[in-house]
Amino acid sequence: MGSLKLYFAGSIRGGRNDAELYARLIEKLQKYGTVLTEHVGSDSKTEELRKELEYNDEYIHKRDMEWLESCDALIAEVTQPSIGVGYEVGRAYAMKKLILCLYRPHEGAKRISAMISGAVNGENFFVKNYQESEIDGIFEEFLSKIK
Ligand SMILES: O=c1[nH]c(=O)n([C@H]2C[C@H](O)[C@@H](COP(=O)(O)O)O2)cc1CO
Repeated sequence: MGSLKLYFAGSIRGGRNDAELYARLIEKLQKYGTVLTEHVGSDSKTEELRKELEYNDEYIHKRDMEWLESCDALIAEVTQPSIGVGYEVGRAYAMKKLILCLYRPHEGAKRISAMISGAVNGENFFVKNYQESEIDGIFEEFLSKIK
């Protein structure tokens, strides 16, 4: 396992349609280091997410902002729109973090927000349209940016 600290963002209250995908992405990221937000991929029947759902919102916000401050990179799956994920991306951008937003174009998908696609700068903010089969190469290339 690598030594990076990675913050994975994915929809929770915005809808859990992609939760199993999040779990698979998190598992791949764990090859590179610690995923601080492993619960984002947890099934709601597991102890981990059940505990998460019982924390109060102020606690969750404070904890997540501390994790965000401490991370080497933010990886956000943005296909399922989520206010919380958008907020995390904006806060991370203000912190000048290295950011990758992943978007899966598919039939019925909402268009990606211009606040995300329009923020791409070729320096620390990247957006990738992808299919899951491409993800190994995408992570390898993105995480190689961290010296
Ligand atoms: O219980 C939670 N725990 C938690 O860590 N979050 C964070 C991590 C996710 O990337 C993001 C999801 O936001 P939302 O719930 O608005 O979809 O917010 C969000 C919630 C619930 O809003």
